[in-house]
Amino acid sequence: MLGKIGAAWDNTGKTAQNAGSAGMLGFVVNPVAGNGRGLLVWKCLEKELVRRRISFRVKMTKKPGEAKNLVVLLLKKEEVSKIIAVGGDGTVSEVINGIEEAGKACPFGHIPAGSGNDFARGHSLASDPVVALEHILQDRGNKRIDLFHVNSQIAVNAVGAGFDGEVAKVTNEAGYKRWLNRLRLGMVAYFISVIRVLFTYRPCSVKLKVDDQEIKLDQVWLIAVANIPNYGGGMLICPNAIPDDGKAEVCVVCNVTRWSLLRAFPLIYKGAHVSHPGVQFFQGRRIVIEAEKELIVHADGEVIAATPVTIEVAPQRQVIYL
Ligand SMILES: Nc1ncnc2c1ncn2[C@@H]1O[C@H](COP(=O)(O)OP(=O)(O)OP(=O)(O)O)[C@@H](O)[C@H]1O
Repeated sequence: MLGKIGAAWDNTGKTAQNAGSAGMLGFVVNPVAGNGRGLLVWKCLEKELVRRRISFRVKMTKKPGEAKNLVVLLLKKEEVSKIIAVGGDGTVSEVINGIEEAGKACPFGHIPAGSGNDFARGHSLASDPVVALEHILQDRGNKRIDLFHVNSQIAVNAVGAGFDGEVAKVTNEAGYKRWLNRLRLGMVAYFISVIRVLFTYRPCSVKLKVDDQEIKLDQVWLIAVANIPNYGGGMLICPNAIPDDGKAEVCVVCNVTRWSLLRAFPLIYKGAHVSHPGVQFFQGRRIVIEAEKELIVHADGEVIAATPVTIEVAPQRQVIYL
């Protein structure tokens, strides 16, 4: 029976007694996020929830891509009133895709436990798990954020095509990602991939449509479409991106030599690339990217497609706790 006294369990079948007066919280935990930090953070949260007799349901992911289906289960089969993702940006993205898939509006909370945590940085969420939980419980601040529809899925933070998609692919396939993450050096893994791709990537011509504007671009390295400034675990690719303005911020890097791109790369960590002559920005609600060759496209760091691709802003689509 749910309500005041409820039994909480994870998908390994364990149960724990809890009680609480607020609505039922539904947690989706990625135990391997942040190289095991996900599980440690959850243990700490679980203790706090039990101590305060708060009703909850929890589902642990056992494999990549599972979070989405677990959210659908929580929303369709349980009486959860808030969905909370414990993990990194991959988990945030999968969980919000799950809320969309379930077709039931539900406010979203996030307790950061990943390696990059761009979503948490972009929305200035508390990094301490218990403080972040407290903010969600108190419901004292929330906002509606835009989401991006890209093909049949949702992107929460950003979509990237070209150099960027290639870097996402190389990083996700790389053996060094795992052991560098273990040393809490996820950014180094990303940087190694950037250097590797930098020496092999061939820029090409792109036709970019931003709402009614059609822009022809030559020698394009990358196109990043962002909802928040934070990107790739520490970069500020679109420093002026605002997550609730109904618009996507587009950053294009083109007409630069390999050498000049390499020299300019560190600027992106402070958002100082904005005045570089090879960088342009656009803003719009519907972005279409067509290229002379197929460019790899990532959504929130996961490779999802190749060009041509259309990104449409769903304005203020999701309520998030701050
Ligand atoms: N039990 C599991 N075993 C292996 N992979 C998993 C498991 N559960 C989830 N995953 C996958 O782990 C990947 C990484 O998760 P997540 O993004 O949350 O953490 P992170 O990569 O450490 O953090 P960030 O994205 O913020 O850098 C996701 O693609 C997710 O699908």
